[in-house]
Amino acid sequence: MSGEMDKPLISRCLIDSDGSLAEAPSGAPKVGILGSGDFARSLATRLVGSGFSVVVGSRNPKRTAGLFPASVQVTFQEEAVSSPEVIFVAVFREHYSTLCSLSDLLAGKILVDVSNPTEQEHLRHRESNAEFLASLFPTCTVVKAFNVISAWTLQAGPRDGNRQVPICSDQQEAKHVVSEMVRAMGFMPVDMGSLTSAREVEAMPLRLLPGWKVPTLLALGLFVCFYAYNFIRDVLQPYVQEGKNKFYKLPVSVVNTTLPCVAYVLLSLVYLPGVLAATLQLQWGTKYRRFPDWLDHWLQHRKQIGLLSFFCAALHALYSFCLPLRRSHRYELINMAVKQVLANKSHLWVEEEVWRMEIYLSLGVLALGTLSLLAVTSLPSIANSLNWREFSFVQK
Ligand SMILES: NC(=O)C1=CN([C@@H]2O[C@H](COP(=O)(O)OP(=O)(O)OC[C@H]3O[C@@H](n4cnc5c(N)ncnc54)[C@H](OP(=O)(O)O)[C@@H]3O)[C@@H](O)[C@H]2O)C=CC1
Ligand SMILES: [Fe+3]
Repeated sequence: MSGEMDKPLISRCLIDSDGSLAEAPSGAPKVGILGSGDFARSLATRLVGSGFSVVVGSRNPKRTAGLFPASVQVTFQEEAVSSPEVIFVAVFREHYSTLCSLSDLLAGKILVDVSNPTEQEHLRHRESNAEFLASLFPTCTVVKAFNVISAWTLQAGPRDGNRQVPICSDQQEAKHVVSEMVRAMGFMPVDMGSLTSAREVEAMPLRLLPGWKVPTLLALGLFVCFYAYNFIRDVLQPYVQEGKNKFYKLPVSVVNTTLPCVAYVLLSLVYLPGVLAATLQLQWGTKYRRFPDWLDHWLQHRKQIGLLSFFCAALHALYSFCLPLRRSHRYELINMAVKQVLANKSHLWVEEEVWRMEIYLSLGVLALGTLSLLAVTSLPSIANSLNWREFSFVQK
């Protein structure tokens, strides 16, 4: 596993002494790319770095040739597609039809569709981009791949979270060829089945922060409810009953009372589904039965709910640290001091305040210590994942 992660973006033997990409070895498999945009450039660079010979087909090769590594051949579309067996189509869907003049030259070849629709396009077209491409080129085999990988990731190289490349096609052999290329480039192919899955694969990059929507709405809902309750209890009730104006409490005090309530409820919602699941299993007498959908979803969202709970608790700690900075707090202290002087007491000591600050400080120091310890112990693995050879001494 680590071998693949360690794979440098550009292998040493392909770099010239001046740092540019050298000519690919003569026996290197040839790959074609249609289009000369951002994605085509990153893809070409990575393919050359992985030992492939690359030919790019452009409508205007003279204008675009300078943007590619010297070892990449940039030529007209007709010439570029004539010899390679695998051709990447790095062109937007609306321009697919302009490639139809190449259909005779492309017959029998593998076309890799890397395109991503926008949200509107995805909703507008019932048919995926890859299926549309396949309908335009019935004599070719279309493989959907690489759409989840950004041009930037292609250049920077794969990292843990974004190494997977979902692949789908109706032809097993073509899928195998592209999967091998994906591996050679340091990524990990994931078989998504036939080309009908392309719509699902194309929807993947559209999902922003999957799994966070419901937990975030839940946390917001809880916050609003608890805030309303605390507002009525701490501000509205004293105003109505005693005529006291405590509206200054709204931005800090009421928020700070609300945050731990939300954190506690969210934390309990992390553990509750586990208890419910266990109860169901005991009741059924088996663990080989699917949970109801609502419980399944709840179980899957525990991590996000837990992190939001931690976020609220951390905010509460921060707000609590800031409480003594408020002007209202200073007035309270002065009032208290004056009362003490008037009552002829010489010693000003607010037990609760003293304890509160002592505990917060001690918790703060503990948290800081734990964080530094975590940072020191995880430094080798961070250095490893970033491929910083200079940090290797830390591992000894
Ligand atoms: N950029 C990214 O990070 C990612 C992009 N993709 C996909 O890759 C594809 C290309 O994206 P990207 O490189 O960013 O886009 P660009 O706009 O940078 O490039 C598109 C290229 O299409 C070519 N092209 C061919 N025919 C036409 C035509 N009729 N009109 C206009 N252009 C044409 C052009 O090359 P020429 O002028 O040389 O013919 C142009 O450079 C898209 O389908 C996109 O969804 C997928 C994942 C990530
Ligand atoms: Fe507290």
